[in-house]
Amino acid sequence: MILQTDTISLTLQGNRLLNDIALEVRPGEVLGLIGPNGAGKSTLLRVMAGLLRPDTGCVFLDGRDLFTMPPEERGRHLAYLPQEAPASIGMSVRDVVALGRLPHRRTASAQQDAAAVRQALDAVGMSAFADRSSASLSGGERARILLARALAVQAPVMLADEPVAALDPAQALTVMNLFGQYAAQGQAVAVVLHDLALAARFCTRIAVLSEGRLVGIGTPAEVLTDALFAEVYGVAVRRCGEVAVPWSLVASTRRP
Ligand SMILES: Nc1ncnc2c1ncn2[C@@H]1O[C@H](COP(=O)(O)OP(=O)(O)OP(=O)(O)O)[C@@H](O)[C@H]1O
Repeated sequence: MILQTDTISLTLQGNRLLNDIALEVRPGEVLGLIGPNGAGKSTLLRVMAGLLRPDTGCVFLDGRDLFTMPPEERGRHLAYLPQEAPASIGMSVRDVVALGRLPHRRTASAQQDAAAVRQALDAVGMSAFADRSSASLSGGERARILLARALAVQAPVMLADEPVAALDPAQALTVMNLFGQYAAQGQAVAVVLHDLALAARFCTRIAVLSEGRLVGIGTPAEVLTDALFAEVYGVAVRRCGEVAVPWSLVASTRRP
């Protein structure tokens, strides 16, 4: 399935958070969403997930308006992994992951649900934690369980908001590899990342947001230029091999 935003704009409490953003997430690709803190990445992802309605513009899933689709159907097509989720007090890890099956409650058997939860836990290496209380997890473990919940949806489109922010390098690689495999199976993935080395390594294309606007989109090589680091992030980089390492702040009119 292809997910498209058609020049969407959104103002909340007098703040223009998104400004005429048109992009698409295609089957088989991992689209990275990058940009400084407060650029609008999470807001955009929530609009793409159908959780926030834009003031103008539409979001289309295979040409259908996302906001006229029955919520359960939308939930089967789109898996959304939030940046943060409230602790699920009293729920086991398995039960938290099973929440991902809610959109399927009228369409899937108990066996299909159980198999999807098992596979998702296995994919994130958390099967041994299935009976643990979700409240007892470390930050990184909780992040992997949230990812498992999103994987359990088995949706053709995955929208993930900073899924590796709490993870060590090995876990981060594992998760990004999972998204790569997901895309290789023909699913469409959009992922918000601050780690630009991971974005360069795993994203097919990268979209750059700054102050609510889409200021660049293309392959990692096209987008992750020294000019981008200076103009969008206000940092100068040094190149260590192929990796750009943020090195120093540059004078900018945009940053405080
Ligand atoms: N409900 C709201 N009302 C008003 N402003 C909001 C609301 N939600 C978010 N914002 C503001 O919108 C801007 C974009 O927020 P958003 O969370 O989308 O940024 P982000 O790019 O994901 O940032 P980060 O990298 O820090 O997670 C921020 O300045 C934020 O304070």
